[in-house]
Amino acid sequence: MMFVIFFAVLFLIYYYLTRNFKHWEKKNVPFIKPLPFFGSIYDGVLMRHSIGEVFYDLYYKSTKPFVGFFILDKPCLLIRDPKLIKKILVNDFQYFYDRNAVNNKRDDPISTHILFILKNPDWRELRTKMTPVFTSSKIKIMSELIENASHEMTNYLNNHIKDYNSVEMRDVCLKFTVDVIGSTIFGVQANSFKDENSQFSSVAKRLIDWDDIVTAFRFRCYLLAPLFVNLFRMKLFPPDCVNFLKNTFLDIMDKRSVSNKSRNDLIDILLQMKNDNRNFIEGDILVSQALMFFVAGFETTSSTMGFALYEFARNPDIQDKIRNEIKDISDKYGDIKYDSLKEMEYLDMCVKGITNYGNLFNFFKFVILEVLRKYPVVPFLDRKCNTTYTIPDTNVTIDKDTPIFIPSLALHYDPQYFPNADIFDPERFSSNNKTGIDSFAYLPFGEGPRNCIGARFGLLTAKLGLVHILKEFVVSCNEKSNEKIKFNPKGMVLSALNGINLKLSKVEKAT
Ligand code: HEM
Repeated sequence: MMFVIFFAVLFLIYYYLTRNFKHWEKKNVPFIKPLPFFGSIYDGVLMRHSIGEVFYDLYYKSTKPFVGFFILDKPCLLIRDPKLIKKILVNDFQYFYDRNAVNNKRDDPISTHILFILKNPDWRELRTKMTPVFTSSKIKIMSELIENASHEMTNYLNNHIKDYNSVEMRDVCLKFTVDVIGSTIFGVQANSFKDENSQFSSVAKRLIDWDDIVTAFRFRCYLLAPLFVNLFRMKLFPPDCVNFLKNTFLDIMDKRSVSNKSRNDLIDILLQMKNDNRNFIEGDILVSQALMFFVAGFETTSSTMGFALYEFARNPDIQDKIRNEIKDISDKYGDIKYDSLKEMEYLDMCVKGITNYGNLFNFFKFVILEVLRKYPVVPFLDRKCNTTYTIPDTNVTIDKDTPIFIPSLALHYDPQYFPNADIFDPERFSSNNKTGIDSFAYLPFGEGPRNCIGARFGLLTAKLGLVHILKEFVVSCNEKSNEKIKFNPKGMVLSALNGINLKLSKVEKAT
């Protein structure tokens, strides 16, 4: 009898987990065959591949404009065709305004209000309120604080490195971006370089520690398996880290409002908005945004810097060319600051090739674009189909609530859009060549109304940080440098497994 019950239960579980597996077949949509329980993302569930690489693999299993697949038992759609991607992200955005991540109001109110997770109509209202935080004039004001953090970093590299043959640069970049975010968002000196046990640094590391199986599991569940989030009443971030950031932020906000001292950071901007009574947000929603800027800002930017340094080490000619460009700009205009970076981009856009100086600087811009092509730190985009949608020029309908994924990493390596994609070649983005690039096959910051709100701030931070490193140091490979970067299989974003270890030498010694 027990035997029969056991098999009956097993059959019911099997039936439940496979009940949707005919979904795409019924709709006549090509699909990747699923396995019970795992769906089509076997390597992702077992954490053998990062999620970005899982979508990369799925992309190359098809040649069609879109392909069905399954996350556990849930039917999802992977979009391969840039024209359709444009429709989803931009033209038909009204059908796809939300992401898939769980909105867990009951157990996790702070992460629910994070712009990244928030659902419409709350998302649209908050996005409108937060957009003024990142205007050019506000970023320019904050650039002074980024400059200060850059000096802390070079001071650390000059005076506190014991062995220049082996420096873990991802960690250095992480300290730098934590200092930047601490200073520009929270209005505090995070002191990551001065104090090895700085509380900000350790909180940052714990918030997104991809080596930690619990963190990896939590993030996967929030994005891929809402059932577990509700079942286990999960929170996205460790509560003690959230409390630390919340208390710090509110405390500084209170002190600042009575002292009237300004620091040109986010708190000043928010207080100004409050005084003007314009578009103001309060309470937990406010704290959520500070938390979001912290989380979204430090990891993405520091990883981009780390990947850039790795490519500079592997491509010494490119590194020399950038250093010459930096020297030319410094000789002509003094220290490189926001204005020189901004001015050059502006010159490039308005008057192509007006001076050698502009051309030279533009090279660095192409380099960063190429770094983001090879290493889109956020390696996929996701949206949810909010209302039944018919795919243009087909009779395929996507049901409401179907998760949609856009595999940026895979698109960035597709030879039809980027020939010789494994080669680091900034010239792809030069004025002569960039017209050939399909902008919906290149998505490091996403696209459309829900694109990255901090893109310019992140880019400025990464560029200033890299300029300061390259001005003083030559980076090169050492025996620990891998031929190719391996990504942490537990990561939700692209993160170099075991960091980025490089050799550093002082510029004057090398020339
Ligand atoms: C190099 C650095 C960065 C990269 C590569 C990056 C990339 C991305 C990508 C791909 C998205 C998804 C866009 C989409 O779905 O269309 C995103 C969203 C977002 N990013 Fe960034 N990001 C970076 C830096 C930052 C910084 C510095 C901040 C804030 C200080 C930030 C805040 C956000 C927020 C709030 C969203 C969600 C926007 C929304 O849903 O309305 N990011 N980012």
